[in-house]
Amino acid sequence: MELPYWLTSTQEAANTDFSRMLRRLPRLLREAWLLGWRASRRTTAAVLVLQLATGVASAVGLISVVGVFDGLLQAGPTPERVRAAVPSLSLLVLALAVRGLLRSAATAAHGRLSPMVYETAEMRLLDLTTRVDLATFDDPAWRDAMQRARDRGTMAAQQLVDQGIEVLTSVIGLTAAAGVLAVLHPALLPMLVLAVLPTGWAAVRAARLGYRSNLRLIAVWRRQRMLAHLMAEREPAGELRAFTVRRFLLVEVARLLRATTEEEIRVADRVVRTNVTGQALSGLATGLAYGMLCWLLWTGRMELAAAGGAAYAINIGIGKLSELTFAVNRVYEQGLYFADFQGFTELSQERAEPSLERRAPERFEEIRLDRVTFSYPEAERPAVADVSLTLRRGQIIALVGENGSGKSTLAAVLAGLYRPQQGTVTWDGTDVGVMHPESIRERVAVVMQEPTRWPLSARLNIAIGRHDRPVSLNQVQESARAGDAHEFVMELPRQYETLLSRHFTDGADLSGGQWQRLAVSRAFHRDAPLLICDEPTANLDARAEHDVYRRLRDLAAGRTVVLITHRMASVREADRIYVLDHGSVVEEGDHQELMAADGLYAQLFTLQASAYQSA
Ligand SMILES: Nc1ncnc2c1ncn2[C@@H]1O[C@H](COP(=O)(O)OP(=O)(O)OP(=O)(O)O)[C@@H](O)[C@H]1O
Repeated sequence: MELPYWLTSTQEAANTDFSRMLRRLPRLLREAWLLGWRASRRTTAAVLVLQLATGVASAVGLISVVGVFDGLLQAGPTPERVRAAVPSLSLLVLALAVRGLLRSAATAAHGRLSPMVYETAEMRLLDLTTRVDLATFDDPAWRDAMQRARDRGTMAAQQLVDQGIEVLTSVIGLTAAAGVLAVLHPALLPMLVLAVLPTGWAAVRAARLGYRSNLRLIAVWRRQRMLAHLMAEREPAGELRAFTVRRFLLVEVARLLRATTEEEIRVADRVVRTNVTGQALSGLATGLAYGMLCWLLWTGRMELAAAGGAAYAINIGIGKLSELTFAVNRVYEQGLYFADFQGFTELSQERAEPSLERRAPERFEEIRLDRVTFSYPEAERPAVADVSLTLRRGQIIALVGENGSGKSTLAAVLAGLYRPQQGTVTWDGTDVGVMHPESIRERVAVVMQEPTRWPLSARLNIAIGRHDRPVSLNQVQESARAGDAHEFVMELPRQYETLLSRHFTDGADLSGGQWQRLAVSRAFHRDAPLLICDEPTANLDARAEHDVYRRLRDLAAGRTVVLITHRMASVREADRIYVLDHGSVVEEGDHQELMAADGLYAQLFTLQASAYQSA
């Protein structure tokens, strides 16, 4: 099935090669165990010791079985043979009992460790995803990596720890079986290996096929989940029906699901074929091992007692080797996914914002942008190009321009959300590049174009603006009044304690304008020296808009306000207006100057004013 380019652009992982993976495994295992260690040292140590002890008890059991055979198949009267077998038999019973106990204890410890590893890995992932700079979120390669790490990587950390233990225990068991065989007849040893190699090969190949297929499908899954989300969520439900796009979306999802199904069927077929080949070859080699044992007996090269022990050791050895190949294969498979997790954590660490000592000043007199250029990843041209502007304390600065002219991007640079690739942003003469980015953002309050609808209570939706400070309900109410939200919040079923999410019982939802008023209240509550409002009134009715601007002007007394709006009437009173076009400032001045200049601003203003007059 043909898929669009953006669904197939995910790069194949460079490292599915088995030998390469084997070389990386020790490091991956170590990293996975480190996660366990970080989660709980005691439990990790307990799991390790108990599993090792279980392996040793199994080995003792195996050796004592050979002793039992040896005793029973000796020449001589039966009672004597039984007597000769008794010590080994007792040891066997003891070993089995101890092994049973150890295994239970190991399972219990393991049961505790596994979720702890998962928890640690998940927390690490979330810590990193919230630590990277905002621009990283616009990089599709990083998002793919994040998706892979989220989908399977965290689980893989847990599984890798589990399978690492399996590898250890089967190695101990195998060493015991191989040791016994080597003592009984060295020629039997290679037979043992031969019997398991094909299954091992098949298992590794199957794992690689699965991983590669996952890699190919990752973008398709992401897209499909996105569409499924659109079809199952409340917010788009109205538009989906209004535009009757149901069928269109269903066809699109069906197309993606078909691509996934076809790929999975294709892989399943190849995996089955691989496994059948592996098992057939292993069966053949096992037959050869037993054939060789018969030949050794037949030609008198081996005693019957030894042959009995050897047959048992071969049986156990093949079992252990199969366990080992299975465990190594699982380690390999999970290693591939865990490598995604590791890769993602490394990538995110590289993209993490610098942790600088110097903090932004509490207040500023002047913020200056000097020839600032910012481009989004993979964009052909900059969203903000060579922009210089100055904001002074107490000023209201307006950014105007047509859609896509770069206003929001410029605001994000001012808010410290994006770092420009060229040019400088200075606060009272100090380059913000040398200050801790979070300390800049602490001094900024932003009303986003699409404010986040936090699934929290109305009170927290406002208080989250300064969640680090304890606040009284009175203070929250004051901010709500400033943002014109108090009245409607008081009409909610539980007033300030009403949960604002329809996804939970008794949760309430708000209108677009009410959400926007909450966002404005949140920004007021933040009480920062720089307030950036990206179309704060787009959803507000005329009275609310008038009130918000009046308050903004009051607020600007000791602060600086950057205002982005398409409502030209609201811009008139700004101290300075910058007009953007294709990312560049094409005009600047106050309203009178810009009207006199008769450029883009005058055009936009006259257009809107005449629309109102003729209405
Ligand atoms: N996250 C992003 N990743 C890539 N390109 C982006 C991103 N956001 C915006 N752009 C591009 O950057 C340019 C400027 O966008 P921006 O949102 O800053 O414009 P704007 O003036 O705020 O527009 P509007 O008036 O529609 O809000 C546009 O060409 C847009 O396509």
